[in-house]
Amino acid sequence: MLRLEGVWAEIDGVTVVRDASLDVPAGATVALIGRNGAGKTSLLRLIMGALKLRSGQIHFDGHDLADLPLHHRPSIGIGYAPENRRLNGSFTLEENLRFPGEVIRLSPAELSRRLDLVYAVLPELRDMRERPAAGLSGGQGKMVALGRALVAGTRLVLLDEPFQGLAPVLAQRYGAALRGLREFDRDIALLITESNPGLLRAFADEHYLIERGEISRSGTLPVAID
Ligand SMILES: Nc1ncnc2c1ncn2[C@@H]1O[C@H](COP(=O)(O)OP(=O)(O)OP(=O)(O)O)[C@@H](O)[C@H]1O
Repeated sequence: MLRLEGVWAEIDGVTVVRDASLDVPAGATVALIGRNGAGKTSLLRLIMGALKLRSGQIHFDGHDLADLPLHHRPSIGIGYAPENRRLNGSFTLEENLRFPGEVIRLSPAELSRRLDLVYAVLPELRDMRERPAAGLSGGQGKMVALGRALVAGTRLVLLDEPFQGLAPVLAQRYGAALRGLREFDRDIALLITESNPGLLRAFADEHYLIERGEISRSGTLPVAID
């Protein structure tokens, strides 16, 4: 469904992704593990179209992503929760969730169906839906960022170090929500980056390692990368 082939990218003349190839099949949970600075965020930004492809190919469901502007990703079913989630503090929690759906002009019925999925996976968000986003804690904000990615990402959701900075109990809850997603939708694929492989051990189907922008496939998750 998502396939990267021989992808290269640079930032300010420095190569940050080298000859990277990776496959994310429909419905799979794929982990991309690498230490800080390895190139995880750069790879996700390439998929999103926020970082320019120098060479190689990125295909998604028959679309050549190199030709598709950044703002078209949500309309083809790709959702993204960046590492530094940016919620609009003057909107309520639910308005933040609705935002990507409104941008791609979903019908009210479709948007409501997608919000139902988000609230089924993350019921704690329903209870807080009228709260201003500015008052949410960092951990709650991460949950909202996941929910927002699910509103757009009907086919593929990209999560950049989602566990980073979460207290252990919230990290467990976040992991449980990701596993719970499978009860409601088996077709959404997840590509999750992490520096701590232990956090994804319980539920990733496939694992890749990234080091200095180079990706290798790993049969099993390493115990640790440092
Ligand atoms: N805006 C930028 N300008 C210059 N170099 C950058 C920039 N952003 C990232 N880099 C460099 O690109 C490389 C890959 O960074 P990237 O953020 O993709 O790594 P990462 O694995 O996501 O790590 P982290 O978890 O620290 O974000 C690093 O060497 C980093 O220093």
